[in-house]
Amino acid sequence: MVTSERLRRTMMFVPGNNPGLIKDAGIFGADSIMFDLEDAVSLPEKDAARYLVYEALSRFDYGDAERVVRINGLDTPFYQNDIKAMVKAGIDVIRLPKTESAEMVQELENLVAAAEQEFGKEVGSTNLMAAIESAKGVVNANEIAAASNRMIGIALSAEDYTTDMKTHRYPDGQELLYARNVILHAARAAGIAAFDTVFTNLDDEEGFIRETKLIHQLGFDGKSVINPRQIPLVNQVYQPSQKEIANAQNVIMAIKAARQKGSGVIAINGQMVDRPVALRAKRVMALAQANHLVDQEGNNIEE
Ligand SMILES: CC(C)(COP(=O)(O)OP(=O)(O)OC[C@H]1O[C@@H](n2cnc3c(N)ncnc32)[C@H](O)[C@@H]1OP(=O)(O)O)[C@@H](O)C(=O)NCCC(=O)NCCSC(=O)C[C@@](O)(CC(=O)O)C(=O)O
Ligand SMILES: [Mg+2]
Repeated sequence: MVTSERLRRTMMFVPGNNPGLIKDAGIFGADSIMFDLEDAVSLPEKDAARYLVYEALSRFDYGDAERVVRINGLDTPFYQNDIKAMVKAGIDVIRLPKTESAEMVQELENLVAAAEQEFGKEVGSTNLMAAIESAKGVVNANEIAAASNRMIGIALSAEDYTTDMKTHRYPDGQELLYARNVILHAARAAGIAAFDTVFTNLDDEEGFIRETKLIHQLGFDGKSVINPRQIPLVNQVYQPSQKEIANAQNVIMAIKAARQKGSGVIAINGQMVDRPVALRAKRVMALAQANHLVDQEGNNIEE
């Protein structure tokens, strides 16, 4: 096995009130499927959507995809029922929208733990993540990221964030540069993942690829997407080149050889390989494996 780290290049929003989209959501190859009970669902449909997602989680097999649900915010009358139903259904990750403080994450954690106990689930088995959608959330990103050891990541939500900042989204993304960097640093400092926001113009493929290249360069683990068409585009940007794969294979082979000799110091062509180089090599191999370029052992797969 190349790595045990879960890749989260794409987290696809699936409106929780749409049975057709929910049923087939597993066939498009998203790393994570995010059932939405929040803003994609109108107020009168909240209870029906919760029931629909609960039933889907209990009936359908989404394969290797991680199953995430975006619950309603802590300022709504819906979140407590959302948490109970989703924990009961055995969801993998609960995403809290509009997160502004560590206390909000802790309130979520307490409710999740109570639901796990109530429904006979192992306490601690449900992971959490937080979406940051306001200036206050960005200012408190460090404490949010570190608020619970159930946290797997934090995400930028640019539609709400730009509204809060009294601006809107521009093609060059300058208005998001500060928030993206703050969120990335908070996530990395806490040892969790960082996810970029949605790109809402489905017909602007060029703009989507440009934005994905930018967030890949910055260091994001992946991106929230709203449509299956966006999944292969993200995977393509995150796909390592043949040269990167060959370098990573050399590093991993050198590590193996050094271990067999009982040596802790590794060099390739006279160049020392240190821990960051080894970690980067492992990530390159994980991405190559996800793109079906290498097998589980890290060997090239012939076309
Ligand atoms: C936009 C559109 C209506 C277009 O539909 P269309 O049907 O025209 O698209 P087509 O390309 O023709 O679909 C081809 C085939 O894929 C199927 N298919 C399409 N979409 C699918 C999908 N999502 N899941 C599974 N299946 C899908 C479809 O059924 C068809 O299947 P088939 O007929 O069998 O061929 C549709 O995509 C859609 O509803 N998207 C989700 C929108 C949503 O959730 N918004 C809320 C989250 S953002 C937010 O809240 C802001 C935020 O909070 C975000 C942050 O936090 O970052 C912030 O503040 O920024
Ligand atoms: Mg939002």
